[in-house]
Amino acid sequence: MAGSAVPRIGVLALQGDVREHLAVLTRLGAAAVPVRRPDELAAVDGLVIPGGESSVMDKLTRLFGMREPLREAIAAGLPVYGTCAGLIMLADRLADGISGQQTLGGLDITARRNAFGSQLDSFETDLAVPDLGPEPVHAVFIRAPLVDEVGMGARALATLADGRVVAVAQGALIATSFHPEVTGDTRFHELLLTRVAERAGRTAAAS
Ligand SMILES: NC(=O)CC[C@H](N)C(=O)O
Repeated sequence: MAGSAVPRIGVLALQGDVREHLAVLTRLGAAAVPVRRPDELAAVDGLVIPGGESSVMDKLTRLFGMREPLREAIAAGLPVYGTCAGLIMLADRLADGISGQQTLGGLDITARRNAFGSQLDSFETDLAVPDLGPEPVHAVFIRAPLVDEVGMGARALATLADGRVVAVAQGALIATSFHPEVTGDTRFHELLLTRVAERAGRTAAAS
């Protein structure tokens, strides 16, 4: 955050619902900017990877020379929040990616794309998310992935009534199968800003 009180938060803007995230982050008082290039990534204190189509996002991150900078930023502890396709991009393992599809990794989870099938493409439900307080989160799922397996490094933040995991966290990384940016509930984005503030505090203390 380089001495400034206003965190600069990027939204990976290669593909997907970028504008909605920029709007939520701006509402929360962050300087919200689209990120397409390595120099833009280097200038942010936190990042959102939006929903969209993960196989296309994967191809574009490689085409735009963003794959390695993103992997390095994640490894260096950049706070990142991934929604839907963004969750898939942050997963260390993919259960059923299309041929050649890669992820950035960072979360010790196995993600399964389009896990609800064509019968149940999109649905909404209220979810308990204890980390965000007693009020449930109204979760909108759109051709959503599931977290098939949560490894030792990651932690489930929310599950469906049947126990399937739909939100996870690990260090400075947060990911949800669903789309809080379309409901007006800003608590997951606030959690990202908390991770950013925590990291800024640690950096200041170390210098
Ligand atoms: N809303 C979304 O981000 C859908 C994700 C998409 N089904 C994928 O596999 O990447």
